[in-house]
Amino acid sequence: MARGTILVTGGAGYIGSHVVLALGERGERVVVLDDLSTGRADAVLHGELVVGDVGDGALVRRLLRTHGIDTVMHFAARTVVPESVADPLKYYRENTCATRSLLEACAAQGVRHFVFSSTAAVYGVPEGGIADEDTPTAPINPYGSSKLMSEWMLRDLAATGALRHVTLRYFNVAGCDPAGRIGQSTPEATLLIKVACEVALGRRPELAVFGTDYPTPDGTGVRDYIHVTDLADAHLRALDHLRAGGASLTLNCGYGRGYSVREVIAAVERAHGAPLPVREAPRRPGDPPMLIARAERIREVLDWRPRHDDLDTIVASALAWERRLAQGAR
Ligand SMILES: NC(=O)c1ccc[n+]([C@@H]2O[C@H](COP(=O)([O-])OP(=O)(O)OC[C@H]3O[C@@H](n4cnc5c(N)ncnc54)[C@H](O)[C@@H]3O)[C@@H](O)[C@H]2O)c1
Ligand SMILES: O=c1ccn([C@@H]2O[C@H](COP(=O)(O)OP(=O)(O)O[C@H]3O[C@H](CO)[C@@H](O)[C@H](O)[C@H]3O)[C@@H](O)[C@H]2O)c(=O)[nH]1
Repeated sequence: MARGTILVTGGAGYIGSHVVLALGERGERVVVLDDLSTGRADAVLHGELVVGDVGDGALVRRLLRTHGIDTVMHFAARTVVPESVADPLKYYRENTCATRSLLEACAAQGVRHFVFSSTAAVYGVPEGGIADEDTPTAPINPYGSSKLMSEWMLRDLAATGALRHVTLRYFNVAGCDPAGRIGQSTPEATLLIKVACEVALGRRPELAVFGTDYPTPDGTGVRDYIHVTDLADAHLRALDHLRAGGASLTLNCGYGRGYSVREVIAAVERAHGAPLPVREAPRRPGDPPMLIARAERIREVLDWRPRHDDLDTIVASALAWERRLAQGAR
């Protein structure tokens, strides 16, 4: 069967740009729709970039029609948990309402396949800090709620037979293209590994450890960090699954192992070769203590085989990219 063109929303952002690169390496036809609010045009190394809002229904319908798009990969979103606590309606507008508008356009134009960037934040505080795909969803911050509502809309639309979807619930994504072509360039980043690398290179004065009294082995927050290149591969496999006529799926994307904030700091110090200036700070609003994937299902169903499952590898690639940024790369 002929491969249709893929619309990648948010393809100029951190994760989206890595997936666009992987699609390009496979010779897929790609159109990126991104408003460049946190993404960068020069991170799009393949396909055509259209600058615009994913919530603009008329624009999306026109793109779907004129490019003959049969698959949408939807990354565009606001992604910062504490910001969602401070400004929840922004998250319901930019994540939930924009996704509703996108889905409406997809249904109207006959898009058949949809790959959705969801999040471990839909689980809230799962028992024991570990979640499989059947763990009840109970988000504890508006970011997680905004994404869960999007999941529900997608599920319900798929139930009408309009399209099939793979919903990928990412745990904590980190690291950069091992070949150093693109990386994480988010301005005013808040993600731990990115911030720690900026501190290592002197771009920030210190690293705040948000919470040292959690019920975790060393008192700091524990997360399951997954390399962005392995995550990009999961997207290609999701696409192949849908093209082969596979059923709609919801899958965790993680390695099934947790690292504390202190363990991440130690890994950055190993890669950097010097201690980081660290300050203990209060808990950050909206943060769960521990979030680790049970991630067997994606291996079984998509035959996903991660190749970068190692915290030191992840951190080394993030630090290498940060050095390039410091030298003026994108
Ligand atoms: N980074 C993580 O650890 C993580 C974990 C779980 C889920 N996710 C999800 O993955 C997706 C990508 O996240 P990221 O880390 O690459 O973030 P990012 O901010 O780097 O990428 C988001 C991209 O979407 C664009 N965008 C935002 N709003 C838009 C709009 N209304 N119209 C068009 N473009 C818009 C931005 O300019 C940016 O390029 C998001 O949906 C996020 O919720 C990320
Ligand atoms: O400067 C910092 C930044 C983070 N942390 C801690 O590090 C851990 C990880 O935080 P962060 O890297 O900000 O990621 P999360 O808040 O876990 O959220 C990310 O991971 C979620 C999936 O688990 C995604 O959905 C979100 O988009 C993404 O922001 C948490 O315990 C934070 O409190 C610090 O101590 N200091």
